[in-house]
Amino acid sequence: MDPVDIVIMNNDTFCPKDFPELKNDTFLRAARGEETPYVPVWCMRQAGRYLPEFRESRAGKDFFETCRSPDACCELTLQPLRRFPFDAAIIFSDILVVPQAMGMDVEMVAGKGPTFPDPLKGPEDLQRLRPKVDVAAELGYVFNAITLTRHKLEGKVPLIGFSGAPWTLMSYMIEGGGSQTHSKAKRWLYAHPEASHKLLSQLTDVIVEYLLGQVAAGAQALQVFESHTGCLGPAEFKEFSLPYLRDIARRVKDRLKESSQDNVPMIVFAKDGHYGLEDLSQSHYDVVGLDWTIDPRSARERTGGKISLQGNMDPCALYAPKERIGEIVKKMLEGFGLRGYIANLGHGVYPDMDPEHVGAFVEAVHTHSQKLCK
Ligand SMILES: Cc1c2[nH]c(c1CCC(=O)O)Cc1[nH]c(c(CCC(=O)O)c1C)Cc1[nH]c(c(CCC(=O)O)c1C)Cc1[nH]c(c(C)c1CCC(=O)O)C2
Repeated sequence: MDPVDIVIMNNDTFCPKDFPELKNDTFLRAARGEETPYVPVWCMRQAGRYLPEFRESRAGKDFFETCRSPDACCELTLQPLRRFPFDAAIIFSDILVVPQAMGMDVEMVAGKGPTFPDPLKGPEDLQRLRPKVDVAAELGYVFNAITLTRHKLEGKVPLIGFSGAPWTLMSYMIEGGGSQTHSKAKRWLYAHPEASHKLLSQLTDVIVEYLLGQVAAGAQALQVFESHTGCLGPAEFKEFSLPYLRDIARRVKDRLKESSQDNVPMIVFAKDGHYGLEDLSQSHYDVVGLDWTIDPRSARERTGGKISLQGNMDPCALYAPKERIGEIVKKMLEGFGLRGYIANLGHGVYPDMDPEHVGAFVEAVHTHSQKLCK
């Protein structure tokens, strides 16, 4: 038996079987390019500090401690769904749990964001990483959170699992936190290309196991976040990001097939990677997530109408009056068309946004698309 199963089977709440029947499959249908009665919608960072109940639950608690508590992750995942009729839930966690599983320390510093006290400085530091990661042992807490949340969702909407992509995680591991230029991490690409590929491959191996573990635990779709695409040029993207993104999707899909598990839709979100849109649309993902710098019509043209698209309202449009949000949404729906489309923001909700405006966004997507679908 797989170690994941053993961890999970010891506790009924964490048994990834007998999940409640799914009542709203609009998001999954759109991801597969099937017809839907309306356009499904969810928001990146829908569980976040813009919600007073989120701030209350998180108050005084360490961020990664919270990530390690399945009960807390489940509660935070469900909070936005109690307020708004989102068509999908995304498990509360963070992309930086993967570097932690590989042996690195990461802290969430208030006012500063994620911080690695001892980032990778040069290729010799790769020795500090665990050569073989026992994903079930290191990240079983995420799998437990997913299983628990799948039960507690009561089949209301599908649950999305996620991971950071190799380049984005590599850049955090080297920069040690957020960065304007990413020059420490980019230095590796130009000065240490071999070591860069070694690290990217190591990350890819862990990410594949991690995503498969999430599906085994109950995730019904997967999103891969390549949040730091924007600091790469097209050539570096083709060498250091795209091959690993493709490898992840191909390996996850092959392994699900081999083990006769259900295929799950996979979404790739390469923020600011407009130059790579054609390539991304042919990289084994079912859905390409878009930031707001891409025009919906041109995104459809450039992806040949073959895959589903997700996005891409500027999160800052949520600062507009509600009626204006409705107009922006209507334009966005007309631009993308209604088939093979999942409405979302072009990046996460910011902490100072008004929950009522998030509600207005969700309602506008549902109302306008319902009218247009008739
Ligand atoms: C780059 C990245 C990270 N984390 C993530 C990304 C990729 C997406 C993106 O491009 O934003 C992914 C992520 N982080 C979080 C989720 C949960 C699910 C959801 O979207 O609702 C997801 C999908 C929770 C979180 N992760 C974090 C928060 C806010 C901090 C808190 O809850 O205390 C949440 C809700 C912390 C975090 N974690 C990270 C950052 C940059 C921050 C913000 C730091 C800050 O603003 O102070 C790393």
